[in-house]
Amino acid sequence: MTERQVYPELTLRATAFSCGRGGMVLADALSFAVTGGNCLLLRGPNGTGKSTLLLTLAGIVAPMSGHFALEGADADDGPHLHYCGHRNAIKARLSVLENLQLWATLNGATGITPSEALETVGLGDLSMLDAGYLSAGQSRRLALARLLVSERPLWLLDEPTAALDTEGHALVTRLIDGHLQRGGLVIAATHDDITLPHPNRVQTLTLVRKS
Ligand SMILES: Nc1ncnc2c1ncn2[C@@H]1O[C@H](COP(=O)(O)OP(=O)(O)OP(=O)(O)O)[C@@H](O)[C@H]1O
Repeated sequence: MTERQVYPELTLRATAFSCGRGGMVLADALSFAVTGGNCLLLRGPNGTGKSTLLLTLAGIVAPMSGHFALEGADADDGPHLHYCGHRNAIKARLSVLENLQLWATLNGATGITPSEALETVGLGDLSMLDAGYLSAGQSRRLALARLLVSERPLWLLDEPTAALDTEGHALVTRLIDGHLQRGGLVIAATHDDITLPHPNRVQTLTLVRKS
């Protein structure tokens, strides 16, 4: 199915950009550009800074030098990104549906409905369950459903396939591909193979261990 473009023309551009933790440079002098409809996969061994790079692009960690910007974005449109980290940010005492309703309220109910999002990620039958009872893979699916209830053009995904089964991997591929078809941008750190239907829309940035 071809989706319609819903986002304006955007480019995430990083120039001579370095990031790190605790005063230690992890990724140095990076320059890259990701335009709408395209995906950047971050690869590299454990501890090379993939999560740190995502946290920096999310505005949670300050860059060490250089700069990056989402060109074409209108500040009046509000936040432009979703950050989906290692932790699923789930409220255990709320139901699965209430978790998504909460996020739709906080981030804006601009996407599909929480019920539709749960169906999409395969959790439709569990919507009334306390989210604390979800399995690891089900929790990951709930975290991914958050991407769908609020439209934001830039998705920053840290190990989106973590804990997911084979069908879950296919789900991540579908979600990313659908987002790209709508003109969105995706930057994803992964140790898994994420094979998108349009390889020409995928760039890879491999981080290396500093000696
Ligand atoms: N707050 C911190 N202070 C100091 N060092 C930190 C801090 N947070 C992370 N680090 C270190 O930064 C390095 C990079 O961590 P990061 O999580 O970005 O790597 P990664 O490439 O995502 O790894 P993985 O593949 O294991 O997920 C690691 O050596 C880690 O110990």
